Amino acid sequence: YITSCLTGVCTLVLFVYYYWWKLPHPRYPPGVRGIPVLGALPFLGKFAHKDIMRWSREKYGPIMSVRFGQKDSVVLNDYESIYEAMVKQGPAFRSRPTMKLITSYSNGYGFGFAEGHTKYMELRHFTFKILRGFGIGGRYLEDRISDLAQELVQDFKKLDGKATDVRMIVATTIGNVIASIVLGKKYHPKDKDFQRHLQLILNNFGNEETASYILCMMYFPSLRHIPPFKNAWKTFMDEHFEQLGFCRKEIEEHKNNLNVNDPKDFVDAFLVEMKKHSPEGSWFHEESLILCVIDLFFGGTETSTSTVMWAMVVLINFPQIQEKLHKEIVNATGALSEALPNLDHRNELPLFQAFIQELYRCMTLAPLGVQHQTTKDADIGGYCIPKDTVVLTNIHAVHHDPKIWKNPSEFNIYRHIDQDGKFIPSRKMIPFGIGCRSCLGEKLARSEVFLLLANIIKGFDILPDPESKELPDYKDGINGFLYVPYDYKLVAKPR
Ligand code: HEM
Repeated sequence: YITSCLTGVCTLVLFVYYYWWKLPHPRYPPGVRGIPVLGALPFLGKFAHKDIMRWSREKYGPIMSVRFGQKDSVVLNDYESIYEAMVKQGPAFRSRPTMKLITSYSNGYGFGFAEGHTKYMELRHFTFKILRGFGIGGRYLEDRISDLAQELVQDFKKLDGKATDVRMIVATTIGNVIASIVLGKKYHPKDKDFQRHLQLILNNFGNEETASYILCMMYFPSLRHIPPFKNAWKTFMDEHFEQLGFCRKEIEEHKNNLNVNDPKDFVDAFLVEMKKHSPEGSWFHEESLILCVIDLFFGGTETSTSTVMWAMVVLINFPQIQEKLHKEIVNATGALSEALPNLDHRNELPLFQAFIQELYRCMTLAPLGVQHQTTKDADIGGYCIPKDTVVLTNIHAVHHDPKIWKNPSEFNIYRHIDQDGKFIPSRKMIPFGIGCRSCLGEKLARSEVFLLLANIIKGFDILPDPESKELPDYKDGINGFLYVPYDYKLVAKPR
């Protein structure tokens, strides 16, 4: 009896050792393994990126491992290691892990969570080219954004100085920028289907409770069978299938009206491209297209909306900065309200450019980026990261690295201004990621944020809600998949 007990205990110990303590490779990066089943999760607070940054600085170095649940992951915590992995060794780091939560509605298609195989890279390359052809970062697109910025200014005027939560107003403008590029149309702000579509996009990650359930189920998909996760899972799926329906309807209309010699938007261009490929040999087929459309809306709406919402939180908290930015924009573009700021004014707006760069730095929107996965064994910094390892980029840590930024937690636009008053762009600012899977919408987002904010700051004094006892918090926000500000109201007083 004793012998069989001992054998049982030994087997159990060996089993635990094998699954728990054995490193994936003898040269695997050191780090936090936490406790069985949950891994390091119980040791992570609301801001996981800050905890990991602290561990990496105090003990493990920039390339460290963290076990999330039962999954071994590597987190890169400085610019050098991220550059080495994502740019220099890009092909080895270009895949994404498969997540049941996502594949249950996407079948693996779309941009953000697709594996990094050749068919996907071909689609990514095509999208970059098409989006540029339709003017991303160029004049044509700038005109569309400027028109929408003017509408936003009119919407702000209609508020008549009343304290309002403007998130949906900003999201409608930004959603319409995506709609004009992807679907070649602009929706009426009161269009019920469009409002519902936007609301669903903003719902997923903007609500703290939903965000925490979704994050848990990313690591523990089995939780979906247990309440309250079961309900959150069902809502998440129902809402995504509803989105699929919205996009399918738009694509049907495009199919009926397609002129192959004159593609007018992303969907048209994709439909034309589909004719050149077999559905089996490529990702150019209808199911893939629907998911691409959804991902462009998802990737492009909440991100830019939240950046503009963060900017206004900062303007309210720092009225002196707001005044300086207003003066600089008026000096560069002329006092008349009809004289619109445009992208060519950039060089004359060093403080405004510094403000935006500081915003991207302090309020890093995707603090841990989007998960990557290795496609083969890779070597960085003397460590081995085996094939199929999940790799995260701690963008927050790069943006708060004291070796690059003095007093990194302080919001200070002057750190980006040189002695001659000129703006200093920094390649160590990586809010959109870098390399093989960097943001497809970077140029679009940069143009949007610049033009919308320049128009707002030129036309309005952004003030706090007089009824609220506290100013909206610029040092704390909702941290789900994205880091976004808490809901707040503001007064937009016309200048
Ligand atoms: C301020 C706004 C934005 C920020 C901060 C942002 C940030 C990011 C980041 C950090 C990534 C992951 C990079 C990586 O994995 O290495 C990403 C990916 C992506 N973004 Fe953005 N983004 C923004 C706006 C946009 C816009 C406007 C669009 C759409 C037009 C967009 C579409 C995408 C797509 C499709 C991907 C996935 C690319 C891939 O996996 O190949 N994003 N973004």
